[in-house]
Amino acid sequence: MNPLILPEYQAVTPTPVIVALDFDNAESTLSFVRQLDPSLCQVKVGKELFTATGRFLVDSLVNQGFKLFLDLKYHDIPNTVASACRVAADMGVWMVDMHACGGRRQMEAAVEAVANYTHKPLLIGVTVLTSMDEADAREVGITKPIAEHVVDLASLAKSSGLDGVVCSAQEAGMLRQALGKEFLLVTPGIRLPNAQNSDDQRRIMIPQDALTAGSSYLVMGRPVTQAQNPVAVIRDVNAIAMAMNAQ
Ligand SMILES: O=c1ccn([C@@H]2O[C@H](COP(=O)(O)O)[C@@H](O)[C@H]2O)c(=O)[nH]1
Repeated sequence: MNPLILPEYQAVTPTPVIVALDFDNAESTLSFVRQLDPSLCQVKVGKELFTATGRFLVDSLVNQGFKLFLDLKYHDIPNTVASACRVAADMGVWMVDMHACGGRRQMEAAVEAVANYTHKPLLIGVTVLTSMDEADAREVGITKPIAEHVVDLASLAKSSGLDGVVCSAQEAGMLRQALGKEFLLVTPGIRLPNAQNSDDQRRIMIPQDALTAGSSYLVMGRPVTQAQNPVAVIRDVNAIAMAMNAQ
């Protein structure tokens, strides 16, 4: 057993991969998704695709059996976020997120809104976007180092009743120490070891290191959708996760 990987971190089976379906129309998305399978990966619908297609595509993907992360990063007054989370729950999504900096009352309202659903979506708080570096953070008034600010926001999210946070895998080890084994760490900003650049992402990590650090789920967009063989990329990450579990 790898001493860095506690059993609870191994519970994400059969796959820790969430593929970000960042397309601008239904046809391209459905054509891409045809090569996937709900046992291979989860899928994420974000602002671009949702703006283009609305709930039509969400319904289609949920009906195909995919666990769907609705990544609309709600940030609004408590009543509005709670109501949006209720609609997301009605749509059958598996995971939905909101900005943790929307505050305790926003997050608690969301928790209460979905509490009585049999298939309650996982509620996730966004900490600091993985596209931001220290200079970006200073410009928007974050005075602490990003890692400290992320721990503060994640602690607030946990004590408000959320199931986990979006953060960089660079903060995963620290968050595992601070918040324990059960709290979900959903980490975008994943880049493959052979990546030529990190695009607009700033706090990145390769899949193996992200899993070792304690990431629960790896959000992967361009490294999968722009790959020559997307399924092979996902299978490689799944194989790393399986191998770590077997150690
Ligand atoms: O902090 C965050 C929160 C969300 N994202 C989303 O994840 C994917 C990442 O896509 P890549 O192509 O792998 O960079 C994208 O949909 C973002 O909206 C994030 O990157 N960082």
